[in-house]
Amino acid sequence: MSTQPTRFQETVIAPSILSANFARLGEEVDNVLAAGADWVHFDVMDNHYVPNLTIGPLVCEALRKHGVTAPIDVHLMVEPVDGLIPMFADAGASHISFHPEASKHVHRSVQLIKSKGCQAGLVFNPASSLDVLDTMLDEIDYVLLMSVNPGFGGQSFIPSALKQLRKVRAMIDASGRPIRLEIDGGVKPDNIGEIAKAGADTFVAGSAIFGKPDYAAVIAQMKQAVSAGRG
Ligand SMILES: O=C(CO)[C@@H](O)[C@H](O)COP(=O)(O)O
Ligand SMILES: [Co+2]
Repeated sequence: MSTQPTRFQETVIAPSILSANFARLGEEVDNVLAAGADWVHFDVMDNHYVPNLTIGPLVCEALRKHGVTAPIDVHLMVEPVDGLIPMFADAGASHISFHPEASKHVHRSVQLIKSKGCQAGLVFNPASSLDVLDTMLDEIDYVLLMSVNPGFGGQSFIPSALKQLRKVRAMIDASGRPIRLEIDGGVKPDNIGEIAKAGADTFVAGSAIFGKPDYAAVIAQMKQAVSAGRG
């Protein structure tokens, strides 16, 4: 067994609700969680940091009021970020991540997330430098690596993300801290094994899950492929 002590054994599948049917969102989230999903991935786009516009804290709050108790993983694709952090924390987010280039003061934004009792993550686009992790890895709870350019669901996985995963995996293992490594974009049953092998333990998938009629079957297939990939 080559398992490192700080690595999470528990695989997390986090369906991105961007690909869900918004006309019946509560039911979609109930169904995907009943089908074996672990977290709800909640993509927030502002038509400024990314060229698309999605959902805000009201929708997060509505899911909590609907009875969703699973972790809600808020992925902020907005600029600036600080104003929305307390709003999402108060709306029931458990995890909040942001793109470092969208914050003037990255350390302050991370502290703000933690001060609101949420897990804090930093997100990196496929072509982004990981340099900020030199100083920030000790401060955060997870790293979210994008394997597509942010803004839309249903894009194809960018293979260079595997190299980024291996780099960040090595940094996390060297840190000795229990930091989750999440991957987002183009994750499918047929590539998730390779992605797990490169070091991810937390997997966002939108179109691969919500695009299929049987959520439980896809999620089971993904978890099986992760176990095989991890070896
Ligand atoms: O953050 C994003 C896109 O910006 C993602 O969370 C996507 O929504 C994932 O969708 P798929 O690539 O799995 O369809
Ligand atoms: Co996302």
